[in-house]
This record gives sequence, C-alpha cells and structure tokens, in this order.
Amino acid sequence: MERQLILEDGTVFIGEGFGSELETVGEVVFNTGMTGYQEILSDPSYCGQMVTLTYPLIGNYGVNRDDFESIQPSIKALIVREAADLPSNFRSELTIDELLKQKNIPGLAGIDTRKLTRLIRKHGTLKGKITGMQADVEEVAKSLKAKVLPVNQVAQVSTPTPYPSPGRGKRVVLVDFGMKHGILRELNRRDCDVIVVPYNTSAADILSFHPDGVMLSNGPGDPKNVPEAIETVNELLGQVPIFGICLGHQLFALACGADTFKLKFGHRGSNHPVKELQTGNVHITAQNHGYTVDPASIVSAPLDITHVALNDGTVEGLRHKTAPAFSVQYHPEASPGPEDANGLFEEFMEMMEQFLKEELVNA
Ligand SMILES: NC(=O)CC[C@H](N)C(=O)O
Repeated sequence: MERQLILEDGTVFIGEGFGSELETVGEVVFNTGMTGYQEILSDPSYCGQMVTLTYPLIGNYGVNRDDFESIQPSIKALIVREAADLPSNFRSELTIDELLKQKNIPGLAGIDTRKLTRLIRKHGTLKGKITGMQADVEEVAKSLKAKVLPVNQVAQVSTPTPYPSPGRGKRVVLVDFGMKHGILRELNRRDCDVIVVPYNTSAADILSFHPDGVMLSNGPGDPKNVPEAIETVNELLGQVPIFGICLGHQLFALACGADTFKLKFGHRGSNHPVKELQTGNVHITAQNHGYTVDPASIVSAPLDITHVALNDGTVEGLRHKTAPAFSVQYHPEASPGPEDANGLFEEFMEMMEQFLKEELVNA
C-alpha cells in the first residue's frame, strides 16, 4: 500500500508501506551500518525515533531468534530503500515485514534513502510522520513543527523492578536506562553476578547490593531528562568503580559537572573510528547517539578525555581524575559489531579487582 513520510519542513517521500499500518510520529535519524538491522531496530536507545538505513537492501538475511537487543523493540518506524521479502540465511525465522507486523511497527520502503539522509545531514534531525496518502502535507508539516516530542523515553524502556542475572564472579549493579542485551551478555560472559535495576534507583539502594562495580547502560533521549540519575551517579563517585556506556557516559559526565549538547545529526553506524589518546590506537566502533559531551566543559571538571572521534573530533571517552570511573560514548558491547573495543570490559574487571584490593589494604 502506498504511504508517505512527511517531514516538518514539508518534504514528502512516497513509498510502499510494510510492517504495521499504524500512523506514527518521531524524530527521523539515519544509520549507516551495512548490516545489523535486527540489532538496530531492537536497540532501546532508538525509542521515539524513526530510523532510515542507508544500506539499500534490508532484510536479506531475515530475522533470527538470537540477535535481539531488547524483548520489545521501541523504535517508531523503519525506513528503507528495499525490504527483502525472500531472506536467505540458515538462522532466519521471519522476514522483516513479518517482524514489524508482529511488533506493530510501521515500515516504509521504496523511498530515496540517500536523499533523505542528505537532507538530515544538511538540516539536522527532523520530525516526521508516516501516514496514508490522504493526509494533507501542509497541515501535517505545520503540526509537526509545533509538536514537542515526549521526553520520558528512559522511564518507558527501563525495567520497572530489579532482577538478577546470576554469576559467581564480581557483583555488578547494572543501571538500566534502556539497556541493550549486549551489555548484560558481556558481563555474564565474564561470570559477573549482575543485578539489573531501574533507572531511578537511589545510590543508597544500589550500594545496599554491595556491588563490586556499577555499570551505567545506554538509553534513549537527552541525558538531562534524567536528573535523578545524574544525582545518583554523583553520589556513587569514589564509593564504587563505575563504567558508563553512551547515555551512561553522558550521565557520568553531567554528574562530574561537565555539560552535554545535541549534535546536528548524531553518530549512528558500525564503522566510526575512535582514537585512544594515550596509545594512539584507533578502534572502529558501533555508535548510536544524538547528544555529546561538550569538551569545553571538561576543563573545569575532574575528568580527562581519553578518546576522540576521528570523523568530527567529538569526545568519545572520559576517565575521572581521582575516582575509579570511566566511560565511552560508543558501544564496546558492539551488537552488531565491530568488536574492536570489547577490551574495555576487561578494563572494568581489572578496575573492580584493583578497588577490592585497595579496600582490603585500607580495611
Ligand atoms: N545509545 C545511547 O545510549 C544514546 C544516548 C543518547 N540517547 C543520545 O542519543 O545521545
């Protein structure tokens, strides 16, 4: 069925609807990964966003049982050049169309995704609506312009109650701001005894689990929309080793007195080069973020910049000057990949071990 994507600036893309027939409004962003559509559409950090994929053929290896990054995808819509309806892969269980129908997510195929991406790069992320052909373009564009998108996405995707993911090793409290399964998978692989807690858990409640370390997950939206978490991270500083990823990194920065701002069109893809300043090593990383830490604000914060993006020089990693705490803007858990930065989980394990030793010495 013919459907259209209307943007707030009045641009229209007419294509073929697939998946759900729902009408939907969201922030339109693009991801440049050549593979990984299943992980992208189930990454809770995309909550409230419509994602266009620049790779032209999506769905060609189907959807499998294992590669989801959350149980319930919270992406608003998927926009593609071509949706493959005959996937070919031994793991494939569903087509992309079947999955989107099952999860009630609209898809739009057959549009010029290159043109859409260039538009977003030029004007910055735009609000958009996927709707039927009868909609009045001018009216929709006007109402989109005036529309304020919801800001409570973290509350929507975080777990409502704590739950354990047991292991015999280090006890890690994982604060769930919209966690990708990949983070839990990496901690479990290292035999961590993980307790996943809601985003608004207090520092006292986190410490009551006697953790060896605290992990701050990725998540959707503006980090400034979760002030309670900034407060919590601030209280935890110095008391327990902390490792933050993406939204967790931004919350860590804000908790240390630094600032964040919104990028024009963000970083979303699987091949973003990041340089580690100390060694000069470059890692190719998976990224998905619209906000970033302001480097000018770090000068007066107790933080060192450890990593920078090679494409645009933005901050990609931070370390606290005195407390055992560090964070990265990119995704060491990869999912879909690449896995260059996976060693950061080892660094976290070592940091927890070191902290424990120092505590024993000082006891
Ligand atoms: N993947 C993430 O955690 C994204 C963080 C934040 N929502 C941003 O867009 O910058």
